[in-house]
Amino acid sequence: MPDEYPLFQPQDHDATASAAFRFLRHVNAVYGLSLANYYDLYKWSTAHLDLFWGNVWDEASIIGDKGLHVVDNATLPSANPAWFTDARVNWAENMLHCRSTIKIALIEATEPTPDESTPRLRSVTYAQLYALVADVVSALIHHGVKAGDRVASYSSNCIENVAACLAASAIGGIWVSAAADFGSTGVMERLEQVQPKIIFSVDAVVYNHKIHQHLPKLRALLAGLTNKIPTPKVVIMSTISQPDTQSWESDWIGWESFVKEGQERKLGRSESGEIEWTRLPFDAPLWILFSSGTTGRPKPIVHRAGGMLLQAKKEFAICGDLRPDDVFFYYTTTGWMMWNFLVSGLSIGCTLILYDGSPLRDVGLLWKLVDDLGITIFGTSAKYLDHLSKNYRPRDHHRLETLRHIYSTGSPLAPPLFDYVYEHIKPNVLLGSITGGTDICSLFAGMCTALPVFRGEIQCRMLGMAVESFSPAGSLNPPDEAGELVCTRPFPCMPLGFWPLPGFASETDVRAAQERFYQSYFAEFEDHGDHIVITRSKMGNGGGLVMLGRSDGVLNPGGIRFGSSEIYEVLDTCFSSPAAGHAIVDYLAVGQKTDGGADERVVLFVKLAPGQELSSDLEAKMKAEIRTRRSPRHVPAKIIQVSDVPYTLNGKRVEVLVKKIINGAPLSSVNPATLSNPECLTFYHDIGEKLRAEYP
Ligand SMILES: CC(=O)CC(=O)O
Repeated sequence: MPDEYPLFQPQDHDATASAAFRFLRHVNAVYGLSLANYYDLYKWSTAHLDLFWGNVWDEASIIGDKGLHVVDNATLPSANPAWFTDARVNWAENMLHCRSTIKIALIEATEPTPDESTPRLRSVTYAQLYALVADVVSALIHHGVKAGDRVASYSSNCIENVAACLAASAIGGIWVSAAADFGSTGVMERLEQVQPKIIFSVDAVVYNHKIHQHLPKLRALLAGLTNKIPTPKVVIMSTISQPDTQSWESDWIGWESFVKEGQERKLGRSESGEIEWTRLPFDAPLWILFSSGTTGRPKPIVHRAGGMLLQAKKEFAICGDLRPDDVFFYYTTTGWMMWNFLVSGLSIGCTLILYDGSPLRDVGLLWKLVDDLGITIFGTSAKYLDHLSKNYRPRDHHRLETLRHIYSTGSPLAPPLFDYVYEHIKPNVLLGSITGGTDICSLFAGMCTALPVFRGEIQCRMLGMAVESFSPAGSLNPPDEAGELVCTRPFPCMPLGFWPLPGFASETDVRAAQERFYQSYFAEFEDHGDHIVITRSKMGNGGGLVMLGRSDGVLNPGGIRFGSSEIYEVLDTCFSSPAAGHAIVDYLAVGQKTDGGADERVVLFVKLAPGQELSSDLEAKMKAEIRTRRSPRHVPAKIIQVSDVPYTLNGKRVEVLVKKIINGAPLSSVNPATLSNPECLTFYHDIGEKLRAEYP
């Protein structure tokens, strides 16, 4: 269990001056209450959904028409109700409310090419971004894009991509993004489902200090879409070098010309040049994100504009206390929801850092950016921090004076990494381990400037998110007991459904999407698929949250259920640290069915440092540490050396898929386009046959 003493706590003054406490005082004043701490506010927020979300709208200064309705507070827990039914809002209008000619909105930093020694930087002020978006709005309209049309991107994390997203939303278009590092087959599986009218693509990217030409991938994508969907318009963005238009198809158009077309036509703007925002209902679709779908076609999850806006404002302005003078960085590609999360930071008026390239080829690069650009909020993944912890101590090389918060997500942040951050990055920083998912494109639990940080724990459940731990039988668990993450009350950014929505395709296709959606989220209780513990409430936090892994990856030998992270944590502490000689580089634990499926045994796969062999001595040491630090039940029945551990394109370890494969699922059930290293699965398939032969 996590330690009792906080690794970080806000000074008394900071806690009560925090945005969460300001909101609490507002609620007390308006409703004559005496809520005293975060937990009181949290309970109120999940009990009075209508009052809470209505006040978030007001306090976060949402631009738009709120109307009178918020939600029917008595709605059954399992429902996905309508919110703000008479509101009218435009997401992009709220992102571009700052019009400063001085304040920098975006700084793009690209990993150095072989000819460069430092990242290449470009920036735009809020006023310049507004002007660019206005031109792109006009160009989109000129090319026939209208509200409800899908606008796709196959791009790097560049300024143009943000502008295209904002412009699409300004006219009610629906943004669909795939990262440039995705293979064309995976992108085709996404885009054929949503049929975009236009695709923005880069022509090259830099990764690992090399320039990678992107047009061959774009061509393969377009060839794959031919005859499946109406041909989309293609706009090429050249961010690395001058465009080589000679090599383009004749109907492709360059970004510069596209913007110029918009500038000349001035469509979708008033006489004075203001963008004529298309304010739509709260539930109007904003973007479509895809589940990683390792075994089938990725699921196109549709998010509502109003919900995304309100949720981001709550997370940033109230819980995270982000301010306009923050310089906000998140290491993400454009294909991960953390890109959408980052871009929503414009609603606060922050400066956003868009980094594109490898985060680790030069381990100091991102930390140098913190000093050079004055980054205050540094977001990354647990996987990055894990790699970094084995190679680098940022505090020894960089001042990091501006840094206020570090966020981590993607997989559980193991307790030793909390120690690493506080010892080797910065002692007085708010380490916000955050969790949510693509299906809500936001957070269930995460950061709060009014609360302390406890080792191994996510600080709190976010306001308005009625997150509980449930037993497999469906009853509420007491604190400190592991169970399923269930959100028992609705919230305004629950997904609208899977694409196609009603009105966008035949009734049969819409019904099929609705059925797939229902089966994915509502058939049982609203179980999010995460195995968690909510700890006892400490210092008014209402309990921190510990992520134990995916629920379908939960290990269950002899009826004792535990998350794979309990084994990983021992490996991290004892075998992956510099002191342990970095013996273990990566790992993956799954359950193999035994006794005809009645029981299971734990199989642990380990990737060792180059040139190392799994000796019986190392195996015995691992088992001994796991037994001592956990329990005899946790000790793997088998430890097997592997050359690679499979990951999704967004860097998530795919335990569930490996579990299925070693239990007999055929390799043909895997969708290789969703993985970054599908080739390694053959090994798991072959070893699975041997394991099953031992235990038929
Ligand atoms: C916030 C998140 O939960 C992000 C992710 O892990 O995909």
